[in-house]
Amino acid sequence: MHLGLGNFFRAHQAWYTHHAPDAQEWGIAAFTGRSPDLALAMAAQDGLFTLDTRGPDGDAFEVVTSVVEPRAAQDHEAWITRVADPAVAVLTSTVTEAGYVRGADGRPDTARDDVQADLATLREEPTARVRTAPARILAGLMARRHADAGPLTVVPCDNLPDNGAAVRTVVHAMAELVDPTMVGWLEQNVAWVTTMVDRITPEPTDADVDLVRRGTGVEDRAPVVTEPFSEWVLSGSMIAGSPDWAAAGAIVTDDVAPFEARKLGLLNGAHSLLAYAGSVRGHRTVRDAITDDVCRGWVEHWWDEASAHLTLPHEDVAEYRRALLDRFANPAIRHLLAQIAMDGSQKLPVRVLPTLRRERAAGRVPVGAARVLAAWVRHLRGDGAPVRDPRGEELSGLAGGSLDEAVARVLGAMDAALADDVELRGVVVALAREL
Ligand SMILES: NC(=O)c1ccc[n+]([C@@H]2O[C@H](COP(=O)([O-])OP(=O)(O)OC[C@H]3O[C@@H](n4cnc5c(N)ncnc54)[C@H](O)[C@@H]3O)[C@@H](O)[C@H]2O)c1
Ligand SMILES: O=P(O)(O)OC[C@@H](O)[C@@H](O)[C@H](O)[C@H](O)CO
Repeated sequence: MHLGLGNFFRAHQAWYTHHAPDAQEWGIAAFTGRSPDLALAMAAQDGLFTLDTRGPDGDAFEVVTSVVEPRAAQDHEAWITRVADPAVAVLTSTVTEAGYVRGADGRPDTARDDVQADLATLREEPTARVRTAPARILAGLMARRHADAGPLTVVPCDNLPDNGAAVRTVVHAMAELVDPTMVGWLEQNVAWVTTMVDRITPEPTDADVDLVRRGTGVEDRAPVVTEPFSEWVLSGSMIAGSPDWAAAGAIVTDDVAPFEARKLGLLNGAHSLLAYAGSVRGHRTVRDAITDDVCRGWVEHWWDEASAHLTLPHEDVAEYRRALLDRFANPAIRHLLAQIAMDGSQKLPVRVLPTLRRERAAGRVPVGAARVLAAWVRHLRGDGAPVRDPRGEELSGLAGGSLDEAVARVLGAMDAALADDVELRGVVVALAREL
């Protein structure tokens, strides 16, 4: 099963499943996170879709057949029926970083109306419709316990550090608040696998739909465009079995952390830098921004700081950086900075702040990391890409007034220690002015 039917899942987990040698034994029931649109479009074509793998030299089309049941979030009855089905062995998820509705402590953010509503619903009627991702996972697992359907593995695939443990924490905490007897069952029956996922997959455009039609002669209402590069690193045990993803190219390891730190810092950190600083400079796509020498210099500067804290061998990191420059500059991939700029309050703490804190602990002022924060403050003040963030209203309010006050308030909202760091604040203000 999958929660968060969208573009990335189709270019990644569905694609690995399609290419697994035992693919014929598996099929994915994939549910959207919110809007039903993609499920409806895919249902009209039996779950099939075209994956357009687009390199600098052209497009390679393939029909991916692993999604056998595309479903809308609104079809909650089908959701709990499926999670409670003993034939289901794995649940993958891609609901965005914000979709897990975690507070600063990693537990459900009970200040949110949607979280409060879901908790009340699950206490009163566990099969009634809930909307947040952790509540949906918990509702499914409660039904699975009721059906005595046996163990299951949850495999989160969002850009979150230690995503298996992160999703376990939020779901277990929700269970404690709803029905504490669930916690023991979860411990016995559910495994949480941690993953690093990597494949740049932008939102497809009407031009992409046309190109697929011309390239294949097929009228596909829901194609996906992705890049040739793909990586999936997983750690943990698949207690109820899984497709043979390793034979399709996934890497199974004891420790995802070094891969995750490399990817979140170098790829996603640079993406966020370009999304804010590049869009302030008038760029619209990752390619536009990375081919601007000024932005490229900022990216290299950030990479030097982030690389100093990575534990993978130096040559691996250098090779990943070289490849990233090509991936970002791929002329065939139109990745909008506005898409990447979304939800900065959820992304910067995992992409940029770990490096920033380590650099400060080492007594240095990391200008590359400070520039990301400076550009983000400018973005919150209305420059560059539009603000779309669960904390957008609050943060845009804090980012008003003089730049000095704005920087102090926004940094304070992320971490009080950052706002107390007068030297860092001064650098962020100067960089925000310079942008
Ligand atoms: N696109 C990429 O290049 C890429 C690469 C690696 C990882 N990812 C991860 O996958 C996630 C999804 O990316 P995508 O490109 O598939 O996006 P998408 O918009 O195509 O699909 C997102 C899915 O998540 C659901 N969703 C969005 N916000 C939600 C919320 N608040 N609560 C519940 N469900 C929600 C949507 O309904 C949809 O089903 C990213 O946020 C990221 O964590 C994406
Ligand atoms: O998908 P998001 O919104 O978490 O982040 C936007 C991009 O940084 C991200 O999707 C990358 O393209 C991806 O992580 C590459 O593997």
